[in-house]
Amino acid sequence: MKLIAIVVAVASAAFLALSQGQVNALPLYVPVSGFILAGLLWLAREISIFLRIFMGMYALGYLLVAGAKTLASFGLVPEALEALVPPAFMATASVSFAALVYGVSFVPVVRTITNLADPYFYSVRSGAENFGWFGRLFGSEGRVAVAMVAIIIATNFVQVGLNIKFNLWYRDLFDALQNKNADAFWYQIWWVFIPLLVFWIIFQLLDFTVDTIFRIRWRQWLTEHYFSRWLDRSTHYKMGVAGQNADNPDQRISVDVASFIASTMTLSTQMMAQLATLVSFTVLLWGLSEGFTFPGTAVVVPGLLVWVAAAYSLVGTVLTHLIGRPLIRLDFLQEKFEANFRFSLARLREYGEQVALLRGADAEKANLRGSFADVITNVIDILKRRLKIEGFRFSWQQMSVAFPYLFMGPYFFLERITLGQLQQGAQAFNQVNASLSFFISAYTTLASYKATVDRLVTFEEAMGRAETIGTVPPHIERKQAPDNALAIRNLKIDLPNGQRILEIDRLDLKAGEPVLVNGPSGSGKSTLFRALAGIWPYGSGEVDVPEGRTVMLLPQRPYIPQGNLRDAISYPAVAGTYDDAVIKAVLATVGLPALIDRLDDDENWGQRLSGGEQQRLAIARALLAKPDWLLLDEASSALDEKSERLVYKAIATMLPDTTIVSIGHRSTLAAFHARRIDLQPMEDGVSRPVETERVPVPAG
Ligand SMILES: Nc1ncnc2c1ncn2[C@@H]1O[C@H](COP(=O)(O)OP(=O)(O)OP(=O)(O)O)[C@@H](O)[C@H]1O
Repeated sequence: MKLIAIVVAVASAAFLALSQGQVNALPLYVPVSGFILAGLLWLAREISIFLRIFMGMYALGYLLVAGAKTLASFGLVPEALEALVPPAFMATASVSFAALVYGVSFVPVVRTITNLADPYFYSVRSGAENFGWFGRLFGSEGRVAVAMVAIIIATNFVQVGLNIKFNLWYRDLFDALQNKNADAFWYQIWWVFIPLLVFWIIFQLLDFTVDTIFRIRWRQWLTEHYFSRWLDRSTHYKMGVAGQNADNPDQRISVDVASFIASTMTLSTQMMAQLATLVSFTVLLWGLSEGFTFPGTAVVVPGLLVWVAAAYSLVGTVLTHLIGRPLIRLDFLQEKFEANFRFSLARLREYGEQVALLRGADAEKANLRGSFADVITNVIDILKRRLKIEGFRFSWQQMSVAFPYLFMGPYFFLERITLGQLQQGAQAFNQVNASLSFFISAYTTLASYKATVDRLVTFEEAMGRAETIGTVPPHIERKQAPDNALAIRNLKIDLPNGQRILEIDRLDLKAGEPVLVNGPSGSGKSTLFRALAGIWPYGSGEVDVPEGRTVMLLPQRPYIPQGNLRDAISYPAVAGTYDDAVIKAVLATVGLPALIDRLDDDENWGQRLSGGEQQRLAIARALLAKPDWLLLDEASSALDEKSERLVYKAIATMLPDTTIVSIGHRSTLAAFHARRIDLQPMEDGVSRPVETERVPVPAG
């Protein structure tokens, strides 16, 4: 940005020095506004990168227009191209647009949006990875993104320029008609309209292609950014435990990201194009209004047509705003209700068997009916509101077609304007009105955009809060210790509401000494394991874990991901980590020989396997992963005693270097552990380890 600011300042000085004294000298306001632009660009060093791209493109626009005008003042622009040089005021208009962008960068809601949008433009991933030679040209993907937005903005500018040329074409075409000049008419068709049309198509296609590629890649990046952040450091788990106010993260990551990107691009580029259209056509319309008197009087009003268009749009905008305001809240609610309904259905699929066994269909139907009723009631509210807005919008827009003719018609009959000017005026009036009423037509988009932005912001905030849980003292500190031991010092475990449930002053678990943790239900055994595994964020004290050693925890209800059986067994290792022969041997060891030939089968294994089979599968994972420490939280509770014994024996034989720590209620488990720790709730409601006993490890 600094460089662009310096270039603009130097160029403006050059324009000033060079063009003065020429016959067609550049108006003084052009270099002066150039200096202002340089100042703005300098100030804008710290604003959002997304907005800086827009400012940069306005700076480029300024340099092109002012540069071309300076060349023209020396007579250096070939005659054929002279018609393409925009008027000098466009250079200054670019400066005012840049000022506007700089100004809006301070508006809170714009800041919120750019905070969501900016990270992609800083992506350091290699551009070549996704964009081939184009990416290699710019280095990082972030820079490719900047270039693509710049191209999109440039194509939009060209389209506005072409629009102006079309407007002039209207005037000349209709004047040729009024004068019954066939040569001029055909010239306008073949040599003006057709070339304009070709350019128009080329730029439309370019805009469409770059815009589409950009949106797809941005969505890929942002989606990945969100689900990585959500999953990293157990943030998704902490958000659930802490009850963070961010319902349906799945919807935020899938639907909201997509619509945020679509609307950000549509609204920002449209706004920019509308602004450029507005300024250019306002100037045109102002020029056309010369000599127009206020209807019914002899009073000349400068720029009368501009004022009429402005008044027309203003009334429309205010009324639309009043009618459409409730849509923002309704759109927000709609997203939420849809997501709740989808989630209920997905959950039902997951727990189909339990619901069928409990004959819960009626209860589920009532539940689904309830959440779907929310969806429908809100849809109806939205439709009612939309009907009002659309009804108004359609009538207002349709009226705007005839309105300029109604207004300008009398001037034509008084022969103050030609037919071409009437046509040009009507077209310019509609362009000005369309730009001014951009807010009117974009109202529904803006409303749902605001809802989307809110949902992403609350999601980011919830993730931010969850990321800090358990990181500020007092918290459970997890230290890496050189000894191969798990040590607990002054550990206090709390619930999210601050209630203390467990206290352990000192506990040392040594390698090679299997430990059984007992205690009544609810005494905090699982929560202790969560703290040992480093995912429980509430409490204080210290947990020392052996440096460079692996700790694996098997919960009572194993998680079985979607996909084939091989992937389910290898989890959390990536598919292909283990040889099929090894997997098959392990399956036989844990008592699942029937699954040996089904490694490629893609089924819903979480529902297909019995509770005991799922636990065996989880133990098979541990046998494959060979952790240094294995924490078994009632991980074999669904097995019969004999199978449980076999499984424990298999662990002891196949993982001789692994230390196991188990939670279990069965007395038979004691035989596989050298030490027992009882967590007992005390009178103050806090559990403490009251009794530890050592027993000789049984052979075999
Ligand atoms: N995320 C949570 N939010 C609030 N309370 C929780 C949460 N997780 C656990 N608790 C509470 O903490 C207490 C201890 O739970 P924990 O699961 O550790 O007990 P446990 O000793 O393993 O029980 P069981 O033997 O029945 O499995 C319980 O009262 C439980 O309701």
